[in-house]
This record gives sequence, C-alpha cells and structure tokens, in this order.
Amino acid sequence: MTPPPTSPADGPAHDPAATAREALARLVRDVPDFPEPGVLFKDITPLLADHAGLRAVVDGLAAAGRDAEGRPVVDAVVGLEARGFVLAAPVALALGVGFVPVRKAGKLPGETHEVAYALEYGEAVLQVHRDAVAPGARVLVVDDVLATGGTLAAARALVEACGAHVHAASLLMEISALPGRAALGDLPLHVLTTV
Ligand SMILES: O=P(O)(O)OC[C@H]1O[C@H](OP(=O)(O)OP(=O)(O)O)[C@H](O)[C@@H]1O
Ligand SMILES: Nc1ncnc2[nH]cnc12
Repeated sequence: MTPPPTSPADGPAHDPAATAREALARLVRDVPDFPEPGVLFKDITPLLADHAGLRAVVDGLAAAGRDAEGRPVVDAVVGLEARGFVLAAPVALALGVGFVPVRKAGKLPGETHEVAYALEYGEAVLQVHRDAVAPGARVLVVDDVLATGGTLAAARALVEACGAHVHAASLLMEISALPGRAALGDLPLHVLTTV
C-alpha cells in the first residue's frame, strides 16, 4: 500500500488548518477606508462565494466545538449578525446542534437580553432572545472578524445573561494591530488566521 505523503517533496499533505489559512489569504479582500477613513476593511464576500474556501473555513471554525477525538462538546452555536450568521449556521449543522442568532437591536420579536457595545467603526446594541439558550448550556460563538473585541464581549455577556457558558469563540481572523484579544480576558479564542 502507498503511504500517505509526508513532506512537500512527496506532494501536498492534507492539513485542514493550512487549507483554511490559504483560502483566507487568497479570498479575503482588503478594502482601504471602508466604512470610514482609516479602516482597512476585510471583505469576506469572495471567500463566501468560493465553495472550497467556504467548506475549508466552516470545517476550521467547527473544530473549536469538538474534543480531541472529534466529538462535539457544545450544545448550541451562536452567530453574530450579520456576517457571523452565514458562518455559524453551517458550523451548527456540522456539529449537530442548533443555531442561535444574536441580532442588532429591534429585530428579535420576543423577550430579549441586550448589551450596548462599541466596535472598530461605531456603536450599537446587540440582543438575544431570553429563552434562546438553555441555562447551563455550552455555547460556541462564531463570527468573522475580531477587531476591538467589543462585539464578542457583548455576545459573551448575552450568553451569560441566559445562564449559559461560552465554551469558546471561533473566528476567521484576528486583526493583531487591535486590542481584541486583551479585551476578552480568559475567553478561549480559536482563530483561523491572524492579519
Ligand atoms: O471586534 P469588533 O471591533 O467588535 O469588530 C468585529 C465585528 O465587526 C463586524 O461586524 P459589523 O457590526 O460591522 O456587522 P455586519 O456583520 O453586519 O457587517 C464583524 O462582523 C464583527 O462582528
Ligand atoms: N477591519 C474590519 N474589517 C472587517 N470587519 C470588521 N469589523 C471590525 N473591524 C473590521
């Protein structure tokens, strides 16, 4: 039987994390001065439009919700409006659990918890349905970008207001020039790439 490739000289080894990083490097577009001067916007729409790239990053994001043997260890996946929704729903399917939306204020019809927060280019209010996450549940939070950490800190506060626990946050990319990681204290972060 032919052994699997072990070095670049033998051919490309199957490394899911490297595949996701390569997709991000190739398919995320930098847009200077959007949505305001001084912001280098990371546009993920080319990545979302590429089936293999989307597949690679969904698999990479879902890994944060599994144990060392690959078994799911979370009870729900929370996605953050709007880009986080696109990624979190397939991650929830991959892990065999449900999807819970955290939305900008005024969009959810039921009783909500809410948190005001600031992000790299503005301020907003996030909400979650009070009954969306069961008390004691272990949650994976999924989003695209970690910049200042304001959005993710607000999402964590909302999950905790439901009496649930954030197992980890899983993100496509961390902007290392911004202080997001420091703002999140002991929250376990799983990032597919750092820019
Ligand atoms: O770390 P932070 O500084 O909080 O920034 C990160 C957040 O900013 C973007 O969301 P945005 O509110 O622009 O929403 P969108 O997905 O609706 O475009 C991004 O999708 C993250 O959620
Ligand atoms: N620079 C950036 N690019 C894309 N999304 C963001 N959210 C916050 N900062 C961002």
